[in-house]
Amino acid sequence: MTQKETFKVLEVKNLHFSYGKFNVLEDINMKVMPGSFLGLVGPNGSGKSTLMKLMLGLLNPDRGEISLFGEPVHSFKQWSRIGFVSQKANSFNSGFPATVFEVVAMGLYGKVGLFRFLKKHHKQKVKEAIAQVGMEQYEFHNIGKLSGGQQQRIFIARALVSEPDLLILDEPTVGVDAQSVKNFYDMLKDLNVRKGITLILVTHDIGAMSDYVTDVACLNKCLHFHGNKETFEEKREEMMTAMYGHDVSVIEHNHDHHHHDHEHDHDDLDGVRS
Ligand SMILES: Nc1ncnc2c1ncn2[C@@H]1O[C@H](COP(=O)(O)OP(=O)(O)OP(=O)(O)O)[C@@H](O)[C@H]1O
Repeated sequence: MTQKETFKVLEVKNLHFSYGKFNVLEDINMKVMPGSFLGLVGPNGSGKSTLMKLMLGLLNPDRGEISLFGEPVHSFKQWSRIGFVSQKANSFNSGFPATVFEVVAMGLYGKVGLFRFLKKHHKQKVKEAIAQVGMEQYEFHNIGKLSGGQQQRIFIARALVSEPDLLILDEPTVGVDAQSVKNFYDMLKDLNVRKGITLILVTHDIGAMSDYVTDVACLNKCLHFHGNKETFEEKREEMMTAMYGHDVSVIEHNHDHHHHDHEHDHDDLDGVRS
């Protein structure tokens, strides 16, 4: 590990991005330090997913630089250090024929190939990852029979099995009920504090996440705010007005997700970059 790597997990400098002529991100500057828990918030269409794709090297910036663990993203190769859970993760339908254990083991494919050839210590890693998200008793349950919140935990476990240093979560609580959301955030906080995993949580649900994060970035094409949670709390009203307009109650966004609930596509099996 180099000096640089211990310094910043992610750095974004003067980043600009557009889809054709449509400007989506303007002059974004961001730093994510090891052990931090960043909430990246912004309204629908503010560019959150686009920024995430840029961070993961899935899109190329028009201008600017992105580095992961001190390495420019275009030459970065240690993808097992990064776990990614997308918003479509909780979309297995009830007939999907895989157990919790099998789904989590998929997180090791990049390392070991087919899970039926998993060695004992790999099986142990799968079990540990399942335990980390508090789902031990569901190991041999069918994934499709679990609730949205439980499925989402399993996807986190799948991302954790390769022991990432950075975990990026895109709207992980879409379609999850309020109590489960709280439990879910408690679990994330625990991973952050006890395991030292750096977290980036992308959400438009600013209300629930702000109790848990250490840092906040508010995005709406440009970054309206990027700093620690305490400073964010002081400027909260101002930020909300700048990003969402005067009449919008932030709480309302919590319950605005139902249109996502019925997606049943399974393409997210490829969602973790290996
Ligand atoms: N492939 C694409 N081609 C053209 N425009 C796109 C494409 N993907 C997204 N956009 C547009 O770019 C803008 C930013 O989209 P993006 O998905 O990054 O926002 P977001 O903050 O993640 O939104 P949401 O919270 O709704 O997921 C939106 O106006 C969107 O319509």
